[in-house]
Parts: sequence; structure tokens; C-alpha cells
Amino acid sequence: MASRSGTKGSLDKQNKAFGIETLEGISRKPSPLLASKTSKSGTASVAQEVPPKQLNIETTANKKLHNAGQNGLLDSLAGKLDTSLRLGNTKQTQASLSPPATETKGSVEKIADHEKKTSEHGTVKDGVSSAKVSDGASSLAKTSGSAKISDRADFVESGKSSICRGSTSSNVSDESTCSSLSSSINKPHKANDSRWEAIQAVRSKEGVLDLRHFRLLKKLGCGDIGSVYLSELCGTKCYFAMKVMDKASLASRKKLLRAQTEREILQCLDHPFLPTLYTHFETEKFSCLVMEFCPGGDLHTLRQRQPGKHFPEQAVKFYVAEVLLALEYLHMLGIVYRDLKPENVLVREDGHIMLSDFDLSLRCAVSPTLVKSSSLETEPLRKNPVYCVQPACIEPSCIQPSCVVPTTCFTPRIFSSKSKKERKPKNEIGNQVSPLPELIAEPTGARSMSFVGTHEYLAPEIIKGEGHGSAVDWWTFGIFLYELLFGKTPFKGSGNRATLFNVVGQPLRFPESPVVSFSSRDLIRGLLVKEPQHRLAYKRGATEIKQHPFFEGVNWALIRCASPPEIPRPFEIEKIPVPTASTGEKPAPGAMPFQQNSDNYLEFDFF
Ligand SMILES: Nc1ncnc2c1ncn2[C@@H]1O[C@H](COP(=O)(O)OP(=O)(O)OP(=O)(O)O)[C@@H](O)[C@H]1O
Repeated sequence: MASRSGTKGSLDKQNKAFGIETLEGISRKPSPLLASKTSKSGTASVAQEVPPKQLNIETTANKKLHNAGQNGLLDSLAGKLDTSLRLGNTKQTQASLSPPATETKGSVEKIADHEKKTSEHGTVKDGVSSAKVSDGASSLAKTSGSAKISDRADFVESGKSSICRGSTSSNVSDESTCSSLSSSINKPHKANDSRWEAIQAVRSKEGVLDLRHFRLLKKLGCGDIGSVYLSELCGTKCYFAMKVMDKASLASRKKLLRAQTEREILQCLDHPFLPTLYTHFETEKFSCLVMEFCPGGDLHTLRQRQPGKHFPEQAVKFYVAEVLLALEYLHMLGIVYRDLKPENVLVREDGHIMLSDFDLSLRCAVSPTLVKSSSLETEPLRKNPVYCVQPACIEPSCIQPSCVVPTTCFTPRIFSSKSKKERKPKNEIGNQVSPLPELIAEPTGARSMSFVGTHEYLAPEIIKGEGHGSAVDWWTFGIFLYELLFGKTPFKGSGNRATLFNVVGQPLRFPESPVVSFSSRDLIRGLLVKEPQHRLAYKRGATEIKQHPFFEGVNWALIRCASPPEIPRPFEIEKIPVPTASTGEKPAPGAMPFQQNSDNYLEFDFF
């Protein structure tokens, strides 16, 4: 398997931008179901920016935004904006991932021991009780991790707040008591998911949900901050991907903040192409995230299996369109993703995608403001008013033209000169019905100095240490599109150092084969502009990209109902051997026996 290196560290000085020696390589991740052990390493801790000051919630505007939504997705988004702002207004007094005293790397936990500990401390702690909700006037408390302060104070790089978090004082905690963030009520798009009910049933019966209630069947993969296991909620045939993080290891490696960031972001999400976090709980040693399981592996692995190791253009269009919607939603929540690459795009059971891995994400404090156009010039726009939600940054230093509602929001670029009649949508994704209202919430004011990402995907402004914002996601989107189409990234050099130099200094070139459409190359050209301010989507985010001719004919509102290019083979749980101590069966590599009332042990071989 080809290897690709990445970095998850902070860049203190400009000259470190090319000091690749300081960066640790990150190997590419194989498919979760094909490989049992993968590893990633990263030494430097994620830099963290200044916590935001008080966040201003424009409640009326949010309500209007809610009303403006043309479909459920937009409605839900408005609700999510509310949620994220509420989160931002919360003051945290204790970190939920409290570092335990001992190092547990590579530990073997006897299940009996685990259960004993659980019952010793076994009372259900109210997650809320360990976190105080402020009146909204306080800034967010810093927890841990190395800090790097940028000249902007308008965003948070990692999680520092949460209304709902596990108790620090208890050894076992779950979110039973703060279900507003972990139940289907808050996630209308996943409300019909039977897994919620299964989880709720266990909670109602047992009073608490924790590790004892899951069977860990197979190790799906291993990341920098934890390992992910295919797990079954015992006796329910409900399967999940459970990310298990060793708290002592996180603390000793200064990764608590990254873990917290990921959890807090996951708690906010409700989108068809983003993970559902069903629950989160903690044991004495571990912090566990219970998420939706994607049996289709990741797009990197899937690409390797394609003829010529690249996808057909129609398939590319499908995958990047779904990723674009996921990024758009994240940006509307003020989240800059920063780690787009095929390895992080998982394929769900139904062939649609799920963008995973949020521990590198940057959170920007935004105060969305709704602006409704009143003087529209073109006929279609008169019929379909344009709504523009712009982040209104609180810090005076952030007040810049991009934070003020741009006039471009009112006059979206129309790419095609053809009349409506002439334009015949022809691709498999579906037909664009009528133009949708547009929501634009590009966190253009965000600035980070962190040096994070994967070398081949790093944006020039990150490498140059100039400070970066949401435009890095549009750069990585361009690299992603290029890689899916051509089977390789455009700036890869003989080593990491050469790659970084190429990203900054080499012009974009396209291979002669495979032959791809002009519009795909045009879109890539627009995205891979080295100066972020000239990059496509810099001002109006995903809206600009959606209007590009490459996506002509895509029915954005219904893409989740479109037929995916490939549907994974049905996932057969029976084929995963579950060894028992009595039979002495050897576990398949990565298989994690975890059964109640048995001598089986649970082994977490981290990192
Ligand atoms: N929901 C899921 N369904 C199926 N497999 C998953 C799921 N989430 C993660 N995985 C697999 O587990 C592996 C580890 O995921 P994880 O997000 O912990 O690490 P990562 O993507 O390598 O990122 P990081 O190092 O930043 O933590 C992934 O490579 C992926 O193959």
C-alpha cells in the first residue's frame, strides 16, 4: 500500500514550514475490513488558538434562518447553528478526559477486573453535574494541550466547552442524563434510526450504558488518538464503530484536547454525510465514542481497486458532491475540517459517503446573520430569493470585508450561458429542479497558524505559515478531486520536503491520461489557486463550487437519494470469528473478544 505522510503539529516558526524532519510520517490507512492493524503517528500536539470571547447569538436571525430553509436539511442546519452557538456559550469548569495516574499503553484488561472496577465506582454520574453552564458571558476555559496564539482571537482550534460531558470524578459515565446532545431528538435526520431505540432501551433498563453493554468484534483501524472497533450492542444486532481512546496515553501525549475537539464536533453533527455519534461514555481508563459503522471501507482503498486506480468521472462527481455538502454543513457550523483526503471518506452500507475524523478540525466562533435579498435583479433570483448567512466575527480585529455581508451573496455567479430549456441535465445523479435558496456561511474570518494535515494535501498558506482559514478546505477539495480522477495527487514529490516545495512553487499540471472533462479540470484549476483569496469558494464557500459546470445536473437537495457508484457487499457479521477462551480459538488479527460473563479479555493494543 502506498504511504502518505501527514503532520498534526504546530508550526512555531516560518522556517519550520520546510523543516520536514520534524514531521512524522503517517501511513495511509487500509480499509477497515481488510486490514486489522494500521498505524499513524504524530508527535507534535495540535496548536490551539485563543478561546473566543463571548459569542453573540442572533436568535431572531437564527429563527429566520430556520424558516428560510427550503428542505429539512436547511431547517436542521439552522437548529444546529443554534446548538453550536449554545455550545460556544458554555463555560467548562472541568475537562471530561481527566488524565488517570498510570500509563496504560498496550495494557491488557481482564474483563473481570474491568467489571469489578465498573461496579466499584458503578454509580451513574450525571455528566452535566460536572460541567457548569455559564450565563453565556464567559469565555471558554482551556483544558490542555500546547497552546499557540495567533493574532486573531475569533476561533477555537480545539474543544474547550461542552454542555454535556462525562464526569471527571467518576470512573464510568455516559450521556444518559444529558440526552439533549446525544439523542435522536437533536438529530432529526437520524431520528428514524433503530439504533437510537436500542441504545435507549439499554439505558432505560440498566440505568447506564457503558463498555459492558458492547461486544467488541473486530479492530477496524487505529488512529493517532485511539483505535476503532466494530462493536455490537449486546443482543441487539445493532452494530457500531466504537472509537476507544486510552485517557492516560492521551494525557501523556498531550492529545486530550484533540480527543475533546473530535467529541464535541461529533456531538453537534446531524447530516447524512457526517457521522452520527450515538453515545459517549468513559471508563476509568478509556474514553469511548459510539458512532455509525461504515462497512464499505474508505475511498483510498476503494480507489486502489478501480481499473487504473482512479474512479470514472461520474463516480468522482458523486463522491465529491457528497463531500462538498458535508464541508458546506461543517463550514456553516463554523468548523473548518482541514483533513480531507480519501482515507477519511468512508463508504456507508448504502454506498453514500461519511466524512470522518475531526480531531484536526478548527472551530470558528461565528454569529450567523440572516440577510434576505430585497432587490434582486434576475428573474430566477426574484422567484427564488437568496439567503445569506455570514459569520459575524466578534473580535474587532476580525472585522474585514469578508465578515460583512458581501454583495456577491445577492448575485450568485451563473456559469452557463445556456437558457433553461437548452440545458438538459444528463448525469445519473439527478436533475436540478428549481434553483434553491442559497445559504452562505463561509467562516472566512477564521485564522489558524497550526501546521496540520497530510503533506500532499497541505494548502500553500499552511506550508508558508501565513495563517489559514476555511479556504484550506477548498484547496484540499481540489486535491481530493484530482486524486480521485487521476489516481494521484498533483504535487507529490520524491519526499515530503519536495512535496511541500512543489505545493508552494510548482504550477498545476494535468496528466494526459486518463482523459477527463474540461469542466473537471477547470474546477480543479479554480480550487488549486495558491493564493487563498483568489481561490474558488474563498468568499461564498460551497455555493460557488456547486454552481460550477462540473456539477451541472446535480440535484443537491436529493443527492442522498441518488444511486451510488458502488454499494458495498452486505456486511456479514457471522463471518467474523469471535474466539472464546474455552475453545482456545485464535482470534482473527484485530478481533477483540469482549463478552460478559466469560474469561475473555479485552486487549487494547494502542499505538
Ligand atoms: N465509523 C467507522 N466505520 C468504519 N470504520 C471506521 C469508522 N471510523 C473509523 N474507522 C476506521 O478506523 C480507522 C481509525 O479511525 P480514526 O478516526 O481513529 O483514525 P484516523 O482516521 O487514522 O485519524 P486520527 O489519526 O486523526 O485519529 C480509520 O482508518 C477507519 O478505517
